[in-house]
Amino acid sequence: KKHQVELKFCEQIVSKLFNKKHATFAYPFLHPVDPVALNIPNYHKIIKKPMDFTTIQANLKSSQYANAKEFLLDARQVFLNCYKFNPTTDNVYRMGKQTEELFDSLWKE
Ligand SMILES: Cc1ccc(Nc2c(-c3ccc(O)cc3)nc3c(C)cccn23)cc1
Repeated sequence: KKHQVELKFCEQIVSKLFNKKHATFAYPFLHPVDPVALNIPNYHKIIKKPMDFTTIQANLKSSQYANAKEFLLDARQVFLNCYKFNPTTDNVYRMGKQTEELFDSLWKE
């Protein structure tokens, strides 16, 4: 029961990330990275565990996470992938930081 309540909170956080008002910086993390569309054929050589918030949302809806901790691991993976792949000078790196900040504020809310 306790896990159901905390996982409901997780679902609410993820749906807030999809809110239009955050779209300008959150969009690269809302859907699976498409290496063909982005012309980054080496992506899956560098990133061994691709993750995004559409996948996380689907995992939540299909009860793939036993608890919030497991959810948090996948959410952190989105940002780790971003910082591993994108150069610190790249816009998307900065967008990752902005999205992570938003995520942390929603998590601590
Ligand atoms: C040549 C090049 C360089 C950087 C990127 N990064 C990037 C990423 C990305 C997101 C998460 C992630 O773990 C890795 C990459 N998403 C984008 C988008 C949506 C538009 C433009 C660039 N984007 C794309 C192409």
